[in-house]
Amino acid sequence: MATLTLNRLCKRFGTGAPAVHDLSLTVEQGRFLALLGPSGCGKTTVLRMIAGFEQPSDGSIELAERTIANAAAMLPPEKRNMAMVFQSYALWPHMTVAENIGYPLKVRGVARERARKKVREALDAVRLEAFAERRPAELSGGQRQRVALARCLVTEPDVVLLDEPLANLDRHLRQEMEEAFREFHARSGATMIYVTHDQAEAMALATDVAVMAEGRLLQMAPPEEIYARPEGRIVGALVGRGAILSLPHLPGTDRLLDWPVLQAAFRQCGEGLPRADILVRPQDVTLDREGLQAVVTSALFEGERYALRLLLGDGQTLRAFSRQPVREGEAVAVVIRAGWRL
Ligand SMILES: Nc1ncnc2c1ncn2[C@@H]1O[C@H](COP(=O)(O)OP(=O)(O)OP(=O)(O)O)[C@@H](O)[C@H]1O
Repeated sequence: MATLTLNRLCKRFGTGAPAVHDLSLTVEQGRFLALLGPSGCGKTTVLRMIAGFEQPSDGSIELAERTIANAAAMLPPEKRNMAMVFQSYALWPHMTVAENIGYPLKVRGVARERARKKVREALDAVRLEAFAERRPAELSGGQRQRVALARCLVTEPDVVLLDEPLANLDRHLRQEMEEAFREFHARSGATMIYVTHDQAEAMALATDVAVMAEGRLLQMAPPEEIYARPEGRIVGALVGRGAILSLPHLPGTDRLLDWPVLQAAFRQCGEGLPRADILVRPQDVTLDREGLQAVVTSALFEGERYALRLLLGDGQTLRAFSRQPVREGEAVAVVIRAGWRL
């Protein structure tokens, strides 16, 4: 089993804060890991160290229980049996689709008939059989990305590294390509590591999500788990899709807070108690006369519902959904059915 392990990995480029700091994680063979985090948090640097384009300043990278990189030595990229897919596709413009896909096999000296068969299989896997003789300039962005994926597939890599591969595509194409990535993952059985700053993309694709900020790993868990139990304000803000309230921390309470507990916390707001960050998702906020007073600051009609932004009496904001029409500036009352202490 080609388990990939990052062991207390660090990367310093110069005198500033390290780009990656003391990062440890394990990816089992065949998993699909999304590295999620804001711009500049070190995601690409982690990917480039795994690929072999950067050397760790400290710590080590192990693949199948063999150290492939540490501060003293590293295996060159071409010896790692990994493949990297870039945002820019990196296709050869003068080669046809089939030639692009077959190129890594040519470099490796694979016999022509065998290479041809593998190229055909890869074309089939990404549904581009009809485009084999075209050149990259004659393809759409999504098709080019599929060529880049197929070129990966022919080399049967243990690990596929993807650096924001959908960043240049429009929303419609992104969805289509998410399908293609899932299929590609299922077919190839390769371990995939996918860098993105888009939480919806990370959740939709990955079997595990690792959230990074300022060079550190904050939390790693399957999408459902990280959505249900985010750890801390940064992860909550990145994966939460909700509002974060600051409320008095009532001792002894669970992390999942219901309305009576939240109501009690609101009542004690003025008492100078230590505060906690509480993630509140819009689907847990309902308009209810018994609730807190709020003013609608924006109401966006989304077709099946209105997405509301609300201003509470103490100046904090909440998000909510409503099936009933609600106008900007309207006074409402809301009950928060559930909150999660970050
Ligand atoms: N070759 C380099 N030399 C110096 N600093 C670098 C180098 N590469 C990256 N950095 C710095 O390391 C930090 C992390 O960069 P990195 O590209 O890994 O972030 P990222 O999370 O991938 O960001 P983005 O989503 O914007 O691509 C940044 O502060 C960046 O400026």
